[in-house]
Amino acid sequence: MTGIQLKNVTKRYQENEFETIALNDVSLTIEAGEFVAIIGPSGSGKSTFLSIAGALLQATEGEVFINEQNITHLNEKELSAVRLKQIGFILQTSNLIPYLTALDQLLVVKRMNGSVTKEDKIFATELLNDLGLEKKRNKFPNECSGGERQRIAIARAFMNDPAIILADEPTASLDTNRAHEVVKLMANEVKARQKAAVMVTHDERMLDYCDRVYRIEDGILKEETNLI
Ligand SMILES: Nc1ncnc2c1ncn2[C@@H]1O[C@H](COP(=O)(O)OP(=O)(O)OP(=O)(O)O)[C@@H](O)[C@H]1O
Repeated sequence: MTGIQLKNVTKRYQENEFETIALNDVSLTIEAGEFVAIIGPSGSGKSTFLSIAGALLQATEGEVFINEQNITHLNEKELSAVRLKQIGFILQTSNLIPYLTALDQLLVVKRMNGSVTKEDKIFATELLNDLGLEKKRNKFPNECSGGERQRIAIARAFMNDPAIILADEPTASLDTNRAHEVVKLMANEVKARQKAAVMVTHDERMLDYCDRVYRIEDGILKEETNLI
């Protein structure tokens, strides 16, 4: 199986005598090329889900597999390598570096891993082109619109050719037209490059672009069957 698999994952937070069950026996498999949405009210467990899927947080119970590698019991150094190589994160705001051009925002990911080759530059340019950013290649974030900045962030998430793409409310800072444009391009890229992708969203208008939709409530994940 290429992609991500959560098997009976439970996450408990303990604060003094209080216990919160943020995820309650969650099982989910997302294969390469699938784009899945997770919706749910505030405090339902969405961030906890993304943190565990993104190797940022460990489950209390259950197991997580990325491309068949069981990451459940890895140490911090190994988890950090998984994050760098296997996971592309897209956040609510683009979090671009103000003094880097669009192209360099992508290449910095490679610099963190070693050196930048000619092939890396070609790949970064191809990603920017795919996301409709040919004219923005040498522009700085303050010379781009909010939608363009978010598209640069999406291209950056694909730069390391990760197995998994995790997006946390990627349209939160965008108006409707830009939100549609951004999620559509993201969905195209997920399909074209065969990534397993999860998008947490409050924005039900974006669900049409997803293959499956799950609702999470009080840490319990269920597939929505009547939305699409
Ligand atoms: N570090 C923590 N310590 C204790 N409880 C926590 C911690 N992080 C989250 N929780 C609790 O776990 C539950 C799920 O939180 P989580 O942040 O995953 O929800 P969410 O769906 O992402 O919410 P939102 O949409 O508001 O961001 C909530 O009850 C929250 O208060």
